[in-house]
Amino acid sequence: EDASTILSRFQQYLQINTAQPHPNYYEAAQFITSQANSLSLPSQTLEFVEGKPLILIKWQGKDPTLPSILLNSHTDVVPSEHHKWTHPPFSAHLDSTTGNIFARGSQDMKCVGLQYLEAIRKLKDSGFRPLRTVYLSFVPDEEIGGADGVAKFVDSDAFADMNVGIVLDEGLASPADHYRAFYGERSPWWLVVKAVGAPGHGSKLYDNTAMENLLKSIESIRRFRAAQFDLVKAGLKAQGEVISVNMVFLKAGTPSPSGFVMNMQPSEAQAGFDIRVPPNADPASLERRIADEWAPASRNMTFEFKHKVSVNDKFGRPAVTAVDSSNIWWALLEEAIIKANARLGKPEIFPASTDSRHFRERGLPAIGFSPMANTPILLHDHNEFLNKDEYLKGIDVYESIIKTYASYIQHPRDDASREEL
Ligand SMILES: CSCC[C@H](NC=O)C(=O)O
Ligand SMILES: [Zn+2]
Ligand SMILES: [Zn+2]
Repeated sequence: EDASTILSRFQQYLQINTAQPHPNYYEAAQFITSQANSLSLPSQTLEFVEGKPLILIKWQGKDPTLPSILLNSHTDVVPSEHHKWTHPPFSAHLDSTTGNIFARGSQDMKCVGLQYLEAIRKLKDSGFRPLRTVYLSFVPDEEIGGADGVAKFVDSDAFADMNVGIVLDEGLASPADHYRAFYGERSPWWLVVKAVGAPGHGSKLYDNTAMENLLKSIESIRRFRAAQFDLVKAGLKAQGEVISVNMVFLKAGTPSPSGFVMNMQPSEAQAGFDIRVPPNADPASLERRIADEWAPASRNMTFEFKHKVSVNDKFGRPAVTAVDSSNIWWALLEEAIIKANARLGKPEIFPASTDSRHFRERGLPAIGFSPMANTPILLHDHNEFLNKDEYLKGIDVYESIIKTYASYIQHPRDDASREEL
């Protein structure tokens, strides 16, 4: 098959508008199902929540009793500010000089979903038959936390029947010429701090205003943020290894027809923060810091979590996937990537959140990996793109990974140790 046929399938998928908050999931489902049909692979649509289909494709292995391989990708993408893009985000425009394909989802993560399918197409054409069963899941709602997607999937009978041994899911682009892989991720804590205080004339200096109370918190939070960021700037820690805190909204003031009343000090003020907590951090100490320094009751402050993911799995251990000799899937991934003439960097903590955490929380190993080297990190950014040659190279890499994973004959002892979980 020529490259343009392969690329046009990628472009077709990118052209389906699956942007939150109103993704066109059925069109995506139809497209994925048609791809499965063209590969003669059985697929089913699981609709745990109406309007949110999950497509499950199965490539039956010669020994279906062995734990299976799950290749996961999400079908939704984040919204775009269309007018700020050089090419419309659902045009999938291919720049003829650079070979860059511009689209929302080109990196995050429609590339990976279709690369899995293209790799299987090549493996099938070459006559390869998997020993282990390989599943592909195309899931909804990752961008909004996956509660109606992967979270329901992992709790289902269908999932239990799959006997999954290893999950591959999304990673990040790499500006360098090696790929990146992720064995854990930070937990999102979305915090709102609220201050109340005495209202009064805008001309009066007095203590305990809501604004002053909130600003003291913001100052304290910024000192903490700077200290964490300094560790990154000094090269001592990676982004995924520190606690990040970013202010994402500010809300206060007395509205007026022309904006805000300028001579009134409001009695309430609040600010929102996106906090990300690494798996090795001490959540109790951060909670104390929030209660004692960032929103102390003594300063008329309260706080509320809009969203708070536990740092630990259901066994109380940090939900990370082993990347040492105890996890054969890590060694096999490295091996398969080298076989494909590519390189993999040191395993990292994913700075944001993905569907992988739902698998890891249940004790399943999950590795975040998106084969995009020499590529600027543009997920959720304007002008998200992926170069066509990187995309095509990624297909070869998955061909190698799937072949290596699906051929692996697991030692029975490893099966036993997995069962203990
Ligand atoms: C709380 S679920 C949010 C999930 C989202 N994932 C990708 O960007 C994130 O903000 O990391
Ligand atoms: Zn993603
Ligand atoms: Zn995303």
